[in-house]
Amino acid sequence: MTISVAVAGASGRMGTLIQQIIANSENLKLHAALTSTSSPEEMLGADVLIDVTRIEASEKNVAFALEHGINAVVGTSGWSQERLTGLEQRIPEGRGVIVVPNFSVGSVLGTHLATIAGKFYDSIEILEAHHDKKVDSPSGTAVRTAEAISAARGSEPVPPNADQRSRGEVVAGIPVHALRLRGVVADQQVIFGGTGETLTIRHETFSNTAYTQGIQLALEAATTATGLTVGIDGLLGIGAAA
Ligand SMILES: NC(=O)C1=CN([C@@H]2O[C@H](COP(=O)(O)OP(=O)(O)OC[C@H]3O[C@@H](n4cnc5c(N)ncnc54)[C@H](OP(=O)(O)O)[C@@H]3O)[C@@H](O)[C@H]2O)C=CC1
Ligand SMILES: O=C(O)C1=N[C@H](C(=O)O)C[C@H](O)C1
Repeated sequence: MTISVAVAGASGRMGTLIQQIIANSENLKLHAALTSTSSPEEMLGADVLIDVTRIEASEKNVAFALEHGINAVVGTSGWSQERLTGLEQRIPEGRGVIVVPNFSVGSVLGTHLATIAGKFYDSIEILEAHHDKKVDSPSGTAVRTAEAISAARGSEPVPPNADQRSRGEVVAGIPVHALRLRGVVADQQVIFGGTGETLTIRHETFSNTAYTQGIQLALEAATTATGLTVGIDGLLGIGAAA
């Protein structure tokens, strides 16, 4: 079966990569390439929408797709837990959306390992670095990682004293520090402090091609997805942390 895909954010870094993946795939074909000046109607008739835009546009694109019977894959960052909860309630019966904070296999594994380690430490911080063209901070991956660590622990670590400056943005009790630098693609370190030791779980992305496998998996799964799925953990066979 050939899956026809509408790409929103087609003129961007991720949109360009996704069109290359579609062109190289035997079971994917491009239905429409949408940019900020496109009408959402261009996605009509697609089997799946994949959205890699900005959060405001992403919310509108996903709503339009669902209204018109199109399942969606979302790579855009900024889908907070509050937005995800709202989205889940709006997905019609029989339709599905897969929101993927990070398509890279190594990043998914890094976050999974961090949820295991988080139960053994009360002192946890995240340091993420991205290219200087990234418009959002902290990264969607860092937010998801902090939320997943606290959920797996069953409690949020005690955040730093609010009187201190330069301690990052606290997400689910975990300070997140963001760097935006030329020369970097994406890099995340989750640092755990214990008695006389630290543990660092680090994932480095050197090329956007790291997202290829996850994008393919998500597009193939989206045609039959129902309800809300967050992340590609299940598609990779990674279960909930023990
Ligand atoms: N999940 C993951 O693994 C990854 C997620 N991302 C996320 O994907 C998103 C895109 O990243 P990237 O490709 O680097 O960004 P770019 O800035 O390179 O591209 C953004 C794209 O979105 C479009 N766009 C911007 N504003 C709007 C709007 N208001 N309405 C419709 N379209 C709009 C742009 O169109 P135009 O050219 O017309 O302005 C462009 O096509 C970001 O949120 C980023 O964090 C990035 C990498 C990996
Ligand atoms: O904008 C990016 O580049 C990335 N965005 C995503 C995020 O915000 O986590 C995924 C990855 O880190 C690259």
